[in-house]
Order: sequence, then structure tokens, then C-alpha cells
Amino acid sequence: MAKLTPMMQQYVSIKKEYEDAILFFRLGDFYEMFNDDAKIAARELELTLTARNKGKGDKIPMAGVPCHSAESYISKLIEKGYRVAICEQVEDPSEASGLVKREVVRVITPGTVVNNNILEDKNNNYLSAIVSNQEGYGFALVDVSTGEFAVTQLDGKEAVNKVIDELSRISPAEVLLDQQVKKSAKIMDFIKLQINPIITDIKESFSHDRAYELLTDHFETINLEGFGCEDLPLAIMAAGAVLDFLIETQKRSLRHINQLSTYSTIDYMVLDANTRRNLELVKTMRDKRKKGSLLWVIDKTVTAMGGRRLRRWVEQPLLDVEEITLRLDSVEEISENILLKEELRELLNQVYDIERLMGKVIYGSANARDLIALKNSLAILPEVKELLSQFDSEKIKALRERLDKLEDINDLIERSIKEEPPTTITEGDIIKEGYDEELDQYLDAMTNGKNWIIQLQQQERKRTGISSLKVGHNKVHGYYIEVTKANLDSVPEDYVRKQTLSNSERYITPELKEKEAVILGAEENSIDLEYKLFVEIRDQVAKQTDRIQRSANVLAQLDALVSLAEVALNNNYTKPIVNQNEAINIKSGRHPVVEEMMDDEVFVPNDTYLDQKDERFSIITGPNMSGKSTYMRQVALITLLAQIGSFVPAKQAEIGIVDRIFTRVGASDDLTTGQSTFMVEMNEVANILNNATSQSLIILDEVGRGTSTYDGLSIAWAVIEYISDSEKIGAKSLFATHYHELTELEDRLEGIKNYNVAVQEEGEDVVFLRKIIPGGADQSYGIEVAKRAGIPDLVIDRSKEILAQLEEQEEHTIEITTQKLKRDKVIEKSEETSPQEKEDDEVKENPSQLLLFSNGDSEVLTKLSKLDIMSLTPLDAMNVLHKLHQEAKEEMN
Ligand SMILES: Nc1ncnc2c1ncn2[C@@H]1O[C@H](COP(=O)(O)OP(=O)(O)OP(=O)(O)O)[C@@H](O)[C@H]1O
Repeated sequence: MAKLTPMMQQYVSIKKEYEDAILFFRLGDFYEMFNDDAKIAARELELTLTARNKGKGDKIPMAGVPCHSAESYISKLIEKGYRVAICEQVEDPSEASGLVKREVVRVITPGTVVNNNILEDKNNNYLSAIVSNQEGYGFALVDVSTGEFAVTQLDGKEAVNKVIDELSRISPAEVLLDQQVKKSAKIMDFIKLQINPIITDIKESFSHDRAYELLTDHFETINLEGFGCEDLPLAIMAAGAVLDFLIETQKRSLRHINQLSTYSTIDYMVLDANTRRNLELVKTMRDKRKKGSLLWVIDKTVTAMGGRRLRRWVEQPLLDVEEITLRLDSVEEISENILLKEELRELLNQVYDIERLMGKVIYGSANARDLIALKNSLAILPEVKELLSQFDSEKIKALRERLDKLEDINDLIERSIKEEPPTTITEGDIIKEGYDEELDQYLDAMTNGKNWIIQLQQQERKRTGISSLKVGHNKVHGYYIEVTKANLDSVPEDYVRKQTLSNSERYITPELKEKEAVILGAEENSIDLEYKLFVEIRDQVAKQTDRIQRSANVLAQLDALVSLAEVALNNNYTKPIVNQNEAINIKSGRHPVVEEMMDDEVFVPNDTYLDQKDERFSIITGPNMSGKSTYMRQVALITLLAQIGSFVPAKQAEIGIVDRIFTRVGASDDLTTGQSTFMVEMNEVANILNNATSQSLIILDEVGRGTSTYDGLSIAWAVIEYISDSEKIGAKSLFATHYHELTELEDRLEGIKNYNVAVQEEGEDVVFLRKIIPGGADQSYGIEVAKRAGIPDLVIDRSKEILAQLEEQEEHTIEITTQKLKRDKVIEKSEETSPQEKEDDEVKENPSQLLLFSNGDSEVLTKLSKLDIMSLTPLDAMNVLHKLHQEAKEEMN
């Protein structure tokens, strides 16, 4: 192999350590990539692939980007899931080799990107770590750009599902996994198919002790009691793994990660991944956009921090009545004080993303403009504090108490940094006059020097009598005196010629050069000093991270509360009563999103009453498209809104806290997992049956639709029996179905009530009234809906014919069933009566049976007679009936 150049040797040895990252190798003003990295970069970033000498005439592929625009290229690679290692020059050329020393200063991964557009991006960028042992799971999450760091421990028999629920809530850009977690097929499937983040292994050697040490070192504490995780070994492991990864990749201060909060999923309403998706909490099912989701309707926040906070609230509804009431009371107070609300909003509108700005400050990547943005954001704090004193609700009072006005920091930036500084911090023009004496002296020297030069022009014009004489400046020659060719005779002797141009000559004088040295020296010194001063100021701000983050936190919560108040007013929501009673009682409830999307139509409100006693299970029948799904989701969304502390779209609502909301909605094929519609549906139902409690709210839409009618009906039947049984689950539930047969359950089981969506028939047409009324529907109107959808008349007419035939057949089936039931009765009787008596009885009861019985060799009837009806489940019964029905038809033909 050809001998490598020294620089290439350096590259190769650095690259060896960062094999899984694209290495951005600093060469002058460019970052260069070589070999495969170059090929990837050329492909993904549309760069030109060139070649570079690697030694002895051998060449390797190369691609490069200018340093000043590297950020956008790096972001693109990160977005595509690559890791990028930034390799910088860290020292001046060493005397011995003449080779610049370089090392990797940071590894950027999808979970650690910081410099995203802080003005627009409201989303979190999470990095998670999951560790596991026989006891359960540790789950940690961090957002490097905002400093949020939280951890939880998940155990018990549902630990795997809880991990999946958390993953679905957080949707991390990157996950760190230990080997044990990687053995869980369920978790790995979910991660790969539903989230698809970049996955990094946690080193096998990583231990609890190491994690503990890292965390206590980082937070400078002697133990972890203050963070609430001292006794949670798996949580400590996960949090430690995150920190270890950050230390290794970020290679710089992580001081803004100054809090570790240990949370418990039992403090929040459980929302599984399906329910989050089905209820379209933060994005829609179809196009994964925010528009059309619940968050879209209620997010009127004006700061990125408030936006993130509100999203977290939506994804983590509370269970504690007191805490919910505190939020509700403050939303109420804000909405009742419209002027104060407007003032607050206006102030908040001036606030930048302080959390992310602080991330940049700590990372040393904040420029002077960032500090100005921070200052402008902090400037409103005294006014906000003053405004808050006009509120009485407890939560707002507590927020006011925690709000630090940070006037010292505001004052520091105000005194030191110019209002409109440049984006670079290495070219001066950043620090205000009067902030630093030494700098002022340099600036004076520069100004004086420049004035002296202006005067020199006047003075020399007078002395030489050359009115066109000019004193100019360029980068190569510095200051010079320029005289046109016509005036060369008048040039004094002390001028030294420096440069000849076509029409003029340029001169210098010793005096001019002396002044120039002073000016340039002052300029250079001032730039160096400005940089030094700026970094000092930034460090001083960084030291106050805790205080600044605390105030940022208050502003985020305020913004979220003001947003809820705004929506309450604009959308005509009311304050719900939230309590521990077991009932949900909604008067004139509306679907928050469907109503928002409507243009001209009017949303028809509906009432809901569900408790844990006589009215715990509503079976809702009604035609397609009549509004069943909308109605059921609206109940779930109103409950959820109430539990995040929001007003709700209803005239009145009383919400008894629910511990979980489960939904099984719509029949969507999960093609990504290769599972059939029916399998997906049954998985979701299984999850509900295994995890729901009597405190849960369950929404089931068309269960059993994905299979044959009989299977489907039987499954639906059995599912209702199970859920409504207070010995088994007894949860508040809404169940929409097309199977009219299920309405029979109202009379058979406790706690079930039938409802249907009212329709009005107008001649051939059917009008959907969208009103939920008591009782079961007697028709499905499917054909009418098909007609509305534009199915040709010929097909519609033919379906009506087929429907008539099918109904006739169904009647026939019912007849056979009745006969069978009667025959069962006869068999029972036969033990007491003689065969002749028995036959006479049958004929008396139903003369038409003579026909069936007279040929005595019906196999179907024999089979029927042997059935032990009482030992059959409804599912078995329906299946057997279906089979016998088929056989009976064959027999009769
Ligand atoms: N209360 C209401 N007021 C006004 N419009 C409504 C109401 N409820 C539903 N709609 C409208 O009717 C449409 C259909 O409603 P939805 O999807 O809930 O019907 P569905 O009965 O569940 O239908 P399917 O049985 O086919 O699933 C909605 O998209 C909405 O535009």
C-alpha cells in the first residue's frame, strides 16, 4: 500500500475511532470528507465528488463544504439519520512536524442536534435511553437543546407496554438500548416500525455504579435523593447512560442540563400508542400533520416554550383532581380578565425560545444576536411579574412567586452588547462604548487616528497646493496619499513612492505609517478584546442558567394557560367540574376538531351520561356516516381536555377522573407490520381487555368488522359481556356497531343502554340528524349511504334486491333456529313422555314441523339435538349455527 501523507495518516487514525459517523475534517476554511464519507455526502448533499492525493500519487474520493455554511449541510445529514463527527484544528502547527493538530470536538447525532431553527421549531428533539433487567425497565429522556432531562422506572407485568406507551409519547429521534432491551421483540418492533429512530447500543460494561457516579458528578451532589431516583436502580442506569452518551459525543459543558426529574407514569392518564393515534392528539392519522389534531385546535401559544409545554400537557393528562382544578381555576381567571390576558399575550409575544437560547449559551455557540434576543426576552419579566400580581388564583400566584425578574442579567447584556451586532463574534462591533475602559481606549485611538487622517488630507492639500490629493486605504498597502499624474511636480520630497497606477501615483510618509500602525494596532487589539469580553459576558450569563431556566419555565406555563383561556373564549368552551365521582355527564358536548373544521354547517351537540353502575355501557347503532365515531371520540376528547385542565366544548360537563382511555377505532390495515386488519383489531381489543380497569373509559368502534359476520357478531357480543361485567372490568364504555342484534344485550346484561343516531326518512332520502337518542336503530341505511356516495342507480337497485333476498333467508334461519330450540324442549320432555305423546305435542305446537320430522333422517336436526347449548360460548354458538345453516340449506336443496 502506498505510503500515506502525514495529514492522511492523521485522518485515518481519527476516522478509525469514529467509524459510524461521517467525519467532517477541517482543512482551512473547508470541512472535507474522504472515501465512503465523501461518496455519501456527494449523494445526500448533491456535492461534487473530487479526488485528493493520499500519498505517492494515489488518490481518494473527496467532497467538501465551506465552514460558514456547514450547519445546513450537517442538519441535512442528521435529518437523514446519519451521525456527523466534527474534527477541528485545535492547536497551532507544532514546531516539529509542521502538521496542524486536529481532534473531534463534537459528534452530532439526530438526538443531539442543537442549532435547529430556534425561532420556528416548537418540537422537542428527544434522545432516550432504555435499560432493562428481570425487574423491569429504566426509561430516560433528554432534549439537549432545552435541557429537559427526565427519567422513570417501569415495572410490573405490563412493563413492556408501558415502555411502548412512553416511546409513543416521546417519539425520540435517537434511542440508546442495552442488550436486554434489544431482546424484546415487541419493543424492537415498535421502535423500528413506528418510530424508526437511530439506535445506539449502550456499552455492555456500563454499570449502575458508573451511572451513579456520572450523575452525582454532573449535578455535584453526594447522592440522588434530591432527584427522587436514589432507590430506582434502573432509572439511574438509564439516566446515566444518557449522560455518558452526551459527555462522549458533546465534549463540552452540559450545564444547562441542570435538573433531573423523576416522573411516575402512574401520575398521568395512561394513553396507549393506538389511543394517541386514534384520538389524533398531536397529529392526524392520515397525513401526520398537526392541522386537524386536538393540539392544533387548542394551541394558541405565542412562544415555542409554551407550545412544547402545552403539547406535553395534551400527551400527559393528569389524574390529580387538585392539580387539575388549579389549572382550571387559572384558565378561568385569565379568560375572565380579557385585558390582562391580552397584555400578557403581548408581552409573551416578545419572548424568544429562552430554553434553546440557553442551550446555545452553555454550548458556547450563542452569538451576540442570541444574547440580544435573550435580553429582549428577559426585559418583559418585571412587567409580567407586575401583571401577575393582579391575579388571585393559586397557581398564578405560585408562578409569580417563582418568576425571577433577572434584572441583573438583563442589565449586563444591556450595558455590554450593541443592539444590532453582527452574527460573527470575531470581527468586533459587538461591545458597547463605556463597558470596558481598555476597549474604549482602543476605540478612541482608532477614532482619533481616523480623524487625524481626515485632517491630514486637508493639511497636505494646503501644503502641496494639489486640490485633488487624496488619502486612501487598501488592504495591501494600508494608508497612502494619492496624487494624479498631472500634479506629480508638486509632490514634496518627504513622500515615498509606493505604487504606480495608470493615472496616479501612491505615496506614504513616515508620519502616516506611524499613525497607521497605531490605528491598525488598536483595531486588532479591540477585535481581540471584544471577543474576549463577549465570551466573558456569555459565561456570566451561563452561570445563571438555573435562574434563567426557572423563569423560562414560568413563562412556558403561563403561555400554555393563556392559550387555554384564549381557546375557551374563542371556541365557547365551559369550565368542567372534575371530581372523583364515577360519572361522566356532558350536556351538549361537541367534537373540538370536527366543529373547528366546519365551514357553513352547524355542529349538532349531544349529551352523554356514563357511570359505573346502571349506565356504564352505551351501545350506539346508526347508519354509516351518521356521526357515531365523532360522538364517541368527542366524549374521549372532552374527558381528556378536562384532565389537562382545559375548558371543554360543551354547555356543561362533569368529569369523574378516568385512569386510562382506550380506543379501538376504524379498521385500518397495518401494512407495515404485515398484519391483517382483523389481527390488528384483535390485538387492540386484547390490549383493552387485559388492561382496562373499572375507572377507564373505553371507546370501541365496529369491533368484529374485519371478519365474517357471524364471527364478528359473536366476538363483539362476548367483548361487551366481558367489559360490562363489573366483576371483570365494568368500565365506562361506548360501543358503536352495525350489528343490530347487539341491541338485545340491553335486556340481558346489567349496565347496558342502547342509543342510536336519529335519522329522518324523507321519501326515498334519509336525512342524518346527528342526534344521539335512546333506543336501538332498526335499519342500517347502508344502501342509502352508498347512493349518496355516487354508486350508480343500477348497482343500488340490485343491492336492494339482494338485501330483500338475504332478509328472507335470515328469516328462514331464524325459523330453523326456533324449530331447533323447540326440538330441544321436546327432547327434554321426552324423558317424561312416550314417543307418540312427544310427536303429538310437536305437531300441535307447529304443524309445519311434520314435514321436517316425517323424513326423520335430517342430519342437521340430529346434530342440533345433540348440542349442549348451555356449555357453548356465544362465539361457539354463532359459529355452529352458521355451519348448520349452511348444511340445512344443502339438505333442503
Ligand atoms: N354532531 C355532528 N354535527 C354535525 N356534523 C357531524 C356530527 N357528527 C358527525 N358529523 C359529520 O358527519 C361525518 C361522519 O361522521 P362519523 O364518521 O362520526 O360517522 P359514523 O357514523 O361513525 O360513520 P361510519 O359508521 O361509516 O364509521 C363527520 O365527518 C362530520 O362531518
